[in-house]
Amino acid sequence: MDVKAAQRLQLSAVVQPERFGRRPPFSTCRLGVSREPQSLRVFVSPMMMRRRTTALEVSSSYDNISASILESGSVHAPLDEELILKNRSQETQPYLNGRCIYLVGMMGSGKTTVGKIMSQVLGYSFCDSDALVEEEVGGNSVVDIFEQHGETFFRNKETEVLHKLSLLHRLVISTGGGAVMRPINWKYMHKGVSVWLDVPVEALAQRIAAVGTNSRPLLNYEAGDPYTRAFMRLSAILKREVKHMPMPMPGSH
Ligand SMILES: Nc1ncnc2c1ncn2[C@@H]1O[C@H](COP(=O)(O)OP(=O)(O)O)[C@@H](O)[C@H]1O
Ligand SMILES: O=C(O)C1=C[C@@H](OP(=O)(O)O)[C@@H](O)[C@H](O)C1
Repeated sequence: MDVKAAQRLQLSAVVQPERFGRRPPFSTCRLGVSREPQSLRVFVSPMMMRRRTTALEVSSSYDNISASILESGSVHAPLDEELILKNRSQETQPYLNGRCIYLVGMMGSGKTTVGKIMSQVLGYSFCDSDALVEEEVGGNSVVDIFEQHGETFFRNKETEVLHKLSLLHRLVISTGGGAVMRPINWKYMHKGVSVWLDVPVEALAQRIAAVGTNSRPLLNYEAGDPYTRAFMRLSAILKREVKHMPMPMPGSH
């Protein structure tokens, strides 16, 4: 089913689970982007293949991306970083069997940026759950939804969207940063592969400060300079959200 259908959330085709084999326990991996080399551990489901853990060295730096590129919103990560991501995506493809990839992580962790690159490599469609929520609520922005209906309403709509997406396949889904806080959302995301973009809060604050906090109602309160404002709020939110992130499967590395 193509992304237009997904975006209309008209579920004309329910994916037959047997087409993709048993649904293994969900697998997740961490992708940290920071100044130090990060090891990216990719866990693939034991149900589909012999258990395989690949420790891959992923080193990258965001120092050498000029602020202007970041602000353009169409960041072209340095060739090495984008190439690494494309290669890792291709390595993951045989294990996916068409299942969706859910990118989870804090605001600014790169879910949209990474998601678009991954979807191209995998021949998947890209979906942004925030955009689908906005569509569900008549095109109102996330900021307007928070202002007019409140956070709980937004979270309920987000859960509805994730439920509908869980019936589709061949999608890379950029989730909203807060999606991890609801167990029911994990029930839906478990039907695919969740990928945690685990980025240091300092980097998150730098990125958010570069693009501004106008589109992120939960960051838009603190007084002070954009970096401090973003850092303070992100640090508070991180404490709340990190508790909901899954630990790697025991024995999987
Ligand atoms: N790996 C990266 N290195 C540096 N900047 C990045 C990286 N990934 C994303 N960004 C920048 O960070 C900001 C947030 O990225 P985005 O993909 O929108 O994050 P999310 O969807 O998780 O909120 C954007 O300005 C983007 O250009
Ligand atoms: O962390 C959160 O609670 C939120 C993150 C946002 O998505 P991004 O992570 O794409 O900014 C958006 O869903 C909303 O502002 C709430």
